[in-house]
Amino acid sequence: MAVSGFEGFEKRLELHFSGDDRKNVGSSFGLGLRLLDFETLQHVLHAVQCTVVSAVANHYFDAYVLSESSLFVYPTKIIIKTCGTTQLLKSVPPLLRHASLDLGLTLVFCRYTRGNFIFPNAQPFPYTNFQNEVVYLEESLPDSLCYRKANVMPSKTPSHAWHVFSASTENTTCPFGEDDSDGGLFTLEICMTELDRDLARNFFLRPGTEYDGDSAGKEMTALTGISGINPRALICDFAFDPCGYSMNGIYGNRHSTIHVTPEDGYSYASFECVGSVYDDRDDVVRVLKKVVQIFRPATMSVSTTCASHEVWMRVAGALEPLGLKCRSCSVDEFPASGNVVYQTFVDRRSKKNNNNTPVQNCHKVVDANAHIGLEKN
Ligand SMILES: C[S@+](CC[C@H](N)C(=O)[O-])C[C@H]1O[C@@H](n2cnc3c(N)ncnc32)[C@H](O)[C@@H]1O
Repeated sequence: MAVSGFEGFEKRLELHFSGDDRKNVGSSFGLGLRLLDFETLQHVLHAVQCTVVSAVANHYFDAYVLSESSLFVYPTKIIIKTCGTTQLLKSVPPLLRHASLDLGLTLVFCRYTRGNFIFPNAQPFPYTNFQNEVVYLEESLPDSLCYRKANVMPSKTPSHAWHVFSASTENTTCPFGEDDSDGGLFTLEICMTELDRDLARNFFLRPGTEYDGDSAGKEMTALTGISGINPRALICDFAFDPCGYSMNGIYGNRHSTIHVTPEDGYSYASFECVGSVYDDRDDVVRVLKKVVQIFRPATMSVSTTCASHEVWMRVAGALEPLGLKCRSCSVDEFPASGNVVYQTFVDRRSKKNNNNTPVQNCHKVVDANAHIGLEKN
């Protein structure tokens, strides 16, 4: 742990694979990457410097709560999200090697995202500088991922910016496309800072109680209302000692995940979920409302990755009636990712945010100078 405090902001890596072996990945019974044994995953996580603390699975995928956030393993997709001073990108070479040698799978798409670290100086190389992270990633990826782009999406809140790197092969279709077989999926990645102090206390263990991460996690899930975000989801949760909380929710072929660093001075929570553009339009609104009620952050950033534009508009529509005003919104397109829309919201009631700064309405703000890497070939 950093001397200054725990770094809540996660690094997130998403890798998609394809393969000819129908036995492994093609059929509805195919397990693909889920066939990687637990020892292999532990070996990969060892390189990242984290461990598995809890796990759950359904017909579609496996979800692991880690000592530093989460890992999701789908038949052709892996998502790893890690916080603190972990070395997330060190997972890339062993994952590519095991996917290829053990399962005959090849990488077709890679996406790496993160927010702004609260303690950037505590990060090890290459996470001290996004440009270095991009170079490190580019060197780890096969040449077949020839469409590559990196951008730091700006916000009017200087402590929040969204770092995105995406790479794909020539023939990869957008996994977030409207015509994709999963039904127009989108991903919401939410980062919240300066949580309401009283609400953050819910993520501390009660003094004097015997500590058990699983049962304390369950208690926090119920007490805070997290269990009500999607009551149909199977939840795997864990409470840390003396504070901190992580959960993965699994529902059909969709995951959700929450991580909380409740310590005053650097409090942080993240929420991520997958939805479909064909869901009830109000689903996103209901989910966002619950997330805001659970944490009441002073600042909230929402990154929406989706082929179409309607979801991010619903985000603003959901948050503004809750007292969060949209300060900035930037839009960019990435290879095989579709549109990434990055919006930041601030709580009107927070003294810090109540400084009469003119509010910028959500519209397209693309900072051309922010591009630090461009498509090649
Ligand atoms: C792993 S959790 C959630 C991480 C997530 N990225 C976040 O900050 O929202 C981090 C919280 O658990 C606490 N914690 C306690 N013991 C920990 C441990 N062994 N490893 C990681 N975090 C621990 C940290 O101080 C912090 O409050």
